Amino acid sequence: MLSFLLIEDESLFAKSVKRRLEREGHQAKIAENIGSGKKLLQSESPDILLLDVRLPDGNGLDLLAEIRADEHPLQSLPVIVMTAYGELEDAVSAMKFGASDYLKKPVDLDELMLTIDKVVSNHTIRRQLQYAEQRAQKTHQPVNLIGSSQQIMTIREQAKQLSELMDKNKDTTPVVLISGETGSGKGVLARYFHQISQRHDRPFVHVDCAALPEDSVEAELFGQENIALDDSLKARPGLIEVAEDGILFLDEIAELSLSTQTKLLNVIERRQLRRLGSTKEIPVNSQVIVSTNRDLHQLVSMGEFRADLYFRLNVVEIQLPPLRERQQDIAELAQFFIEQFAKRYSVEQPRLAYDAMRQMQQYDWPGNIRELENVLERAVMLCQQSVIEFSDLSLKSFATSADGEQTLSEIEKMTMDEVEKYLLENALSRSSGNVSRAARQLGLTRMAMRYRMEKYKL
Ligand SMILES: Nc1ncnc2c1ncn2[C@@H]1O[C@H](COP(=O)(O)OP(=O)(O)OP(=O)(O)O)[C@@H](O)[C@H]1O
Repeated sequence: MLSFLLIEDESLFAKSVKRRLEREGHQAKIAENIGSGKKLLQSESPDILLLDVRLPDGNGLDLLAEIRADEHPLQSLPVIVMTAYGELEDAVSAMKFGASDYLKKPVDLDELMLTIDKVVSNHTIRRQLQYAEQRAQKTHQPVNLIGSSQQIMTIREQAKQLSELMDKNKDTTPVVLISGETGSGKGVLARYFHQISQRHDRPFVHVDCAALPEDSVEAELFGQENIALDDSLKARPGLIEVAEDGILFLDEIAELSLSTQTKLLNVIERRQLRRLGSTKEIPVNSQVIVSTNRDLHQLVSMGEFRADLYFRLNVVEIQLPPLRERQQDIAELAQFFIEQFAKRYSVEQPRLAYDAMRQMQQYDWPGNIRELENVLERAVMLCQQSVIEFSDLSLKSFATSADGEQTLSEIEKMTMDEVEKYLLENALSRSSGNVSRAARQLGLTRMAMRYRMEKYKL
């Protein structure tokens, strides 16, 4: 759910936008002029501003310019400007002043929803990037790669060896491929590399390839030059460039289209990139780490992943084993999460009952460490008398869970719709609400996933 502020004086139109947004599950407030809009901006802190240009007490573009000014607290607020029909100049000015997008009036509400989707995903990427940059600067926040199973000790050793090699041969080191099931800790391992490498004071840029907006993947990755004559599309660096000589972590690499894979291979091989619309070569000095939870070899045979890129990535592969194959780590991880959540929610640190621990060891953890983390967060909040019992854990997998037979028989009594809803909820909970990730787990496209989520009002 997002909160919107609509600054618009045509009250019928404003109300119809508000109704549509609310029907989509969002909240919306209306201001009829700039003065009251400014007050609501302050008191409501909306996620997105929908801004008309011609308003009774002034021009919406002046407000936009004010918001985008340096040090304005709402400087990065996504703003969609609605310009009057035929006023091309307004549209151009809106983009110049830093609007996230613009729509011409009369506004088609379906188009408005599509524009909002686009703006939200672009904004999320920028925020991810800012977050990655901030995180990169906070060198004092260590990554905890918990686990003392033989598998994790070997992986730590391999990471150390590789990292030393990378530090010595900055221009020639191959890409590191981290493979493993969803939630098994690929992102954590990538950050661990950053932490132990000499590049630790350079950026760590985490790019979730599945979350890149489909229509601007390449601009996001490779950047773009000023390609519009009217200056409406500003030049900007891509995420690869932002990683400079730090670490570029391309998460879920298999989600890139074949044509983007071709361009990426080119960048990796030549260690040079060209922004879209530019002929200038920019050197790429970052260490590239990629991850996948798919079988790349199989994807190559199905024609969904480029063989040449696969061979490039296949040189140094680290496979993270699923949690069920390193049961020795469960107790240590559980302790770590319980401590962390007890601190976060300011509750007395609970202990794990023997039976709960035993069932956790037997459980198959399809969502791996992320699922363990989610299960324990809930248990820490809801357990009684500082003891986490088995019943506090709500372990959901039915295929091989301890009471699998009973759960299966429950499923047999469900309708198709109920089973579908159950699977969607389960996948969303395992992926902590990340729709792209949940879609991948279920073998659905994001579009198909969204359609089903709407169908079941999830
Ligand atoms: N060894 C570990 N020690 C502590 N926490 C871990 C460890 N591995 C994973 N986690 C935690 O588990 C969660 C999932 O980890 P992460 O995002 O790295 O998994 P992933 O394999 O990259 O998942 P996905 O494929 O879905 O992107 C994170 O919250 C992370 O902090």
